[in-house]
Amino acid sequence: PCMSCNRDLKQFIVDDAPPTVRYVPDFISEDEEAYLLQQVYKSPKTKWTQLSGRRLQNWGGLPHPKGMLAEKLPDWLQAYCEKISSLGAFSGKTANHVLVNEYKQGEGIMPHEDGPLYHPTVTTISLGSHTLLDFYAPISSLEDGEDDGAPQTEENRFLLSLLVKPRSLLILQDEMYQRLLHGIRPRSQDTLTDKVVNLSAAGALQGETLTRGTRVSLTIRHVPKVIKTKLLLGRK
Ligand SMILES: O=C(O)CCC(=O)C(=O)O
Ligand SMILES: [Fe+2]
Repeated sequence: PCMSCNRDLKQFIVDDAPPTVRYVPDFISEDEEAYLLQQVYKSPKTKWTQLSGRRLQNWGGLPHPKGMLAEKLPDWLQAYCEKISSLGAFSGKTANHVLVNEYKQGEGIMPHEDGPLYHPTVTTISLGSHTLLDFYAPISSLEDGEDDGAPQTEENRFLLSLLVKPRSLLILQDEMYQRLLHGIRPRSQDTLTDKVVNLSAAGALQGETLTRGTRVSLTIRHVPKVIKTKLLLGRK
């Protein structure tokens, strides 16, 4: 059963984070999780791109400043794009792009911004394992005079973490999407500190240590600027 359907997304707002984080626990069932993992792993080997510290499947086309040459999503991803979009996450538009990331235990992703090619909302379904998603202030976000001359290390730009459990849906918008950077530290275990701002929503306790397994995430977004194949090729 879908916990969030027919419910207002407002109740899922994480109050202790900058605007705007929504965390929906058990957005999908264990059966749906197993089904999605099965679909991810039965995709052709050639769909995977190996990166340092993770591997990746790109679905829907490659976002580009001039527009994305849209590719039809497979039905199993289209269904979840529609389900999430129907909650209003993309202001009435339907998500058309999905990144599948696979992190083995101990792997992660460097702090980064997702950039301007997407509608400023990122939604993530997590499968298989929890992780901690870490957020960082942008480099030199200090106001004039606030800079004490100390070098801006990753450590002192770190602001907070979100605990994302398997089967959860995370929706990031506004400052959390537009201004802050996000990343995942390459760790095998996470000890939950007071910097994890959604502990109660995620059903966890401060001081707990969680061991990571292999996590597969579906990063579901809307790319507004799309090129239609036939126009690009100049066909009639
Ligand atoms: O795995 C995640 O939840 C984050 C993935 C991510 O940040 C990205 O692909 O841009
Ligand atoms: Fe990202």
